Amino acid sequence: MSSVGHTFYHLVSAGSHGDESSHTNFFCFQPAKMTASVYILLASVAEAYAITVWQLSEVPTWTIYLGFLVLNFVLYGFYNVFIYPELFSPLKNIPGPPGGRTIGGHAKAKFEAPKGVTLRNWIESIPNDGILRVKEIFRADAVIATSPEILKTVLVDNAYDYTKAHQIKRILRQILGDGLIVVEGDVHKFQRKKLLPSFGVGAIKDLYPLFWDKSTELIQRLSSLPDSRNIAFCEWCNRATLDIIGVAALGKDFDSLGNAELPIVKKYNEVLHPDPAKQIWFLLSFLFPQKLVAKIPFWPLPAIMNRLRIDLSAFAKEIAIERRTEMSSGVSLESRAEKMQLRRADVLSTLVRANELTDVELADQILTMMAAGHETTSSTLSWVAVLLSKNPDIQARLRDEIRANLPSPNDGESISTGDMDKLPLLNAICHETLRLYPTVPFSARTAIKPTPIGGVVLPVGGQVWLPIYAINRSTRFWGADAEDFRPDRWITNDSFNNNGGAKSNYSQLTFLHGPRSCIGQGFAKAELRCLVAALVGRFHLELAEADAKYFPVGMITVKPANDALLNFSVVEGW
Ligand code: HEM
Repeated sequence: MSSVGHTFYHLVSAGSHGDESSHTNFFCFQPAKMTASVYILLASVAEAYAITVWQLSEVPTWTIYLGFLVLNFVLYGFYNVFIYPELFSPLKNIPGPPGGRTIGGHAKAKFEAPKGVTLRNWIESIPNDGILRVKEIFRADAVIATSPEILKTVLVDNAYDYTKAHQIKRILRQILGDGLIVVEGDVHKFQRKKLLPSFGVGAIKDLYPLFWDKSTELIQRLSSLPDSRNIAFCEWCNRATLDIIGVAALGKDFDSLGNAELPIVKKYNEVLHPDPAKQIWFLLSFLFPQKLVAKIPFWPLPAIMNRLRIDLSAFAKEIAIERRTEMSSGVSLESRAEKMQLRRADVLSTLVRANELTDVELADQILTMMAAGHETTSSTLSWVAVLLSKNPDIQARLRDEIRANLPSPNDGESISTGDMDKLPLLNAICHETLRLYPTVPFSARTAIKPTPIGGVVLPVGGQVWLPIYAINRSTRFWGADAEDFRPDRWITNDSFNNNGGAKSNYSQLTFLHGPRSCIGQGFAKAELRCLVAALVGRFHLELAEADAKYFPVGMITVKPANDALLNFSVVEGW
């Protein structure tokens, strides 16, 4: 498809793949709900006309019309919120948690911190056959997927019968642009196909020298700090992972490890740092259109967030245009590639070379890769450090394993995927952390057509909640010690077992599954094991504050509160 054709397609399908809903969330004005609104308008005109023709009232016609309009909207809202869910919803016989009788339904459970505790209690305590009925805001239709079979139908078998929840996309778009995470349907299939080769096993293998270089730089910079106590580790994790994604995805070394004052680092910090004001902004943006939130008087945050969005988009567009110009400047790509090994393989260059995306579309992919590709792994790295600080015995065992098998970063030798595969405890610790602290603890899908699920048909607009954190910690899949940090569950006969002892893949939802699963999961795991190996090989880590201060915070992605304040001390001998 040509760029123009693709863009046109994108526009058209953005409408047709929109998040239509019929019964759901009456008060949220989306295109398909216009149908109901048009009926209401027509009915109001007809009723007003009848009254006027039959001369039943002397009030002016427009007043009668307005009166009927308001009345019909109120009746329709009342029907949707109070009558339909109890009497007509196809989900009415599915078991579900008590409550949900107010206009907020059960939606509060999605916003609690840490996300998933209530969902986990429901999943474990209410007998069900793979789905639980919950009520969304305005008591709209929703279910929680609770069994591997149902998760498979939603994430794999019928993946394209759903879109992501439109409220979440509205917020994600602010940070990620219209990249792979946000697009739907055929546009998604097209973009994913273009991006997949850059995330294959071979491509990741080639990135190990980069991962190790940046891991080495991280520990060197931490070693040279004048005071190695009370380090805000989250910030260091962000800088290391931003540098890695910069080179791997954009062929650009931001060198944020060397320069904390870099504008791009500051902008991402501002956008992604979880604080109470931002959580309120998130909640309001979830419930109301962005334009409305932007108009809240005496509150500068929406304007600041908008400014950051514009700046990040401009930055991404500049990179896209610069790369396209550079690659079409007449210099042979092959000779250029020979000179710049990594740039040849970076995601952006691959996309530019394919020549199927416009500059705006390229900029959207850049925004997506940069944000999705650094914040997520960064958060997991900080959780690994916190968990190992709380478990010094496991930390010491890991240090022994690393030192026995990997060259010291001082030696300047690089490492390979084969070196890392030999370290069962390292892999086990990374997987156990990803299980216990999934960076994205919750996601949801909206049905775009009537879709069978667990013996019922979910109507258009019905939501499926994907309780990532809750499933990852469910005793049903992980046994009585599901909530414990026990890396050894991932080791059998001294080898990494790849499943943590769980019977199904769907017991671990950290990257989700199917065609909309995380495209960067191989990348993230490889990067993580390099960073953890260098860090724990070199330092002894301990919490700088009381244990209770390290809890998950954040709205869409979560990280340790308190910026994961840690103390580092060099352990000599490696
Ligand atoms: C520990 C690290 C990571 C975690 C926990 C994570 C988690 C996830 C999850 C849960 C999704 C699905 C979201 C949904 O459907 O609601 C996702 C999608 C995605 N992730 Fe990741 N991610 C990580 C790292 C990365 C990295 C390193 C990259 C890029 C280099 C990346 C790029 C993406 C993209 C592009 C998608 C959208 C895929 C699609 O819809 O086809 N992620 N990620």
